[in-house]
Amino acid sequence: MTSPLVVSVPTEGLARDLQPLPENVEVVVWPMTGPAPCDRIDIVVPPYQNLNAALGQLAGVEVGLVQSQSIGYEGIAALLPAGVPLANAAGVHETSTAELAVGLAIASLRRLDQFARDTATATWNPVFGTSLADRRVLVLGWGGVGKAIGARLIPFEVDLTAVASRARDEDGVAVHGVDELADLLPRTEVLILALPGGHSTRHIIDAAALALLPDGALVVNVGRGPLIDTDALVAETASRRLRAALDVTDPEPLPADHPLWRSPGVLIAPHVGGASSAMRPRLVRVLRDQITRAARGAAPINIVVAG
Ligand SMILES: O=CC(=O)O
Repeated sequence: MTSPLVVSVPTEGLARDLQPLPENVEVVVWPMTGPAPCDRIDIVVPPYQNLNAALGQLAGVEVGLVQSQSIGYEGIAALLPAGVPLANAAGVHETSTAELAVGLAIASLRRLDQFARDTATATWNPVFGTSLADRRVLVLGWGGVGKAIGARLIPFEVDLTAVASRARDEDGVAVHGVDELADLLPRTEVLILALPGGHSTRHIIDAAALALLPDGALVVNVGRGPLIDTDALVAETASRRLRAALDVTDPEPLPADHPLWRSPGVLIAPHVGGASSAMRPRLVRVLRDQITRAARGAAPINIVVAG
């Protein structure tokens, strides 16, 4: 009998949820807070949080594939041992992140954040809100998360514009190229950012881009904090010209004394787009697929660093 395919997962719960597995697959629990339980692991699933620190534990272990639980992977290639490929969690977080993006937009437009504060003080304070219906919404980033946001926005009767790195026709959607952004921002009432992080997207929304948005526009960010020049966003929200609803900030965690916390019209979630009950079943589906492929010698999916 050939040696088993060894898969490490960070928690007992995940190991349980993966059952039943194909024959000759062995799952070991390794939270990656200490040394590996064996010398060779075919698929390593690191913990969802503190991935960067966990990757340090891979030194000296023979690893076939690291299967991250996140979609984003900026900066991770440099932390992987040479030759080890990385798969991201495409297919796991899009649903949950898109749901939060739409939720943040509605919460801000309909002043749900204000109502939460009023609830805490038993204050009856009607506000005539702005509907999501009829807004001109621009989704910047037309990958898995951006497309999931777009699909959820359609039933809200918005005027939707999709923008990605290059113009294209995708599934009947006319996607604009990012080079058209400056022309599109002046008509955008809700800007939703769903781009990956990294050098090429850093400060894609800088002071000049924010200045192109019309008065009262809302900026929603579920991508990465550094997509926006934070100082510029603080200036635009402090003056009450723009509003913002953010699941990601720069820096993270946002320090308690950061002016963004106190800017009017700013709603902040602590980077929880993917952190919901939707994650586990989708993660299990992707892991089972990855394991089944490895067990029959097929190429892995979702490879983002070739190794
Ligand atoms: O931020 C979350 C992710 O990258 O999955």
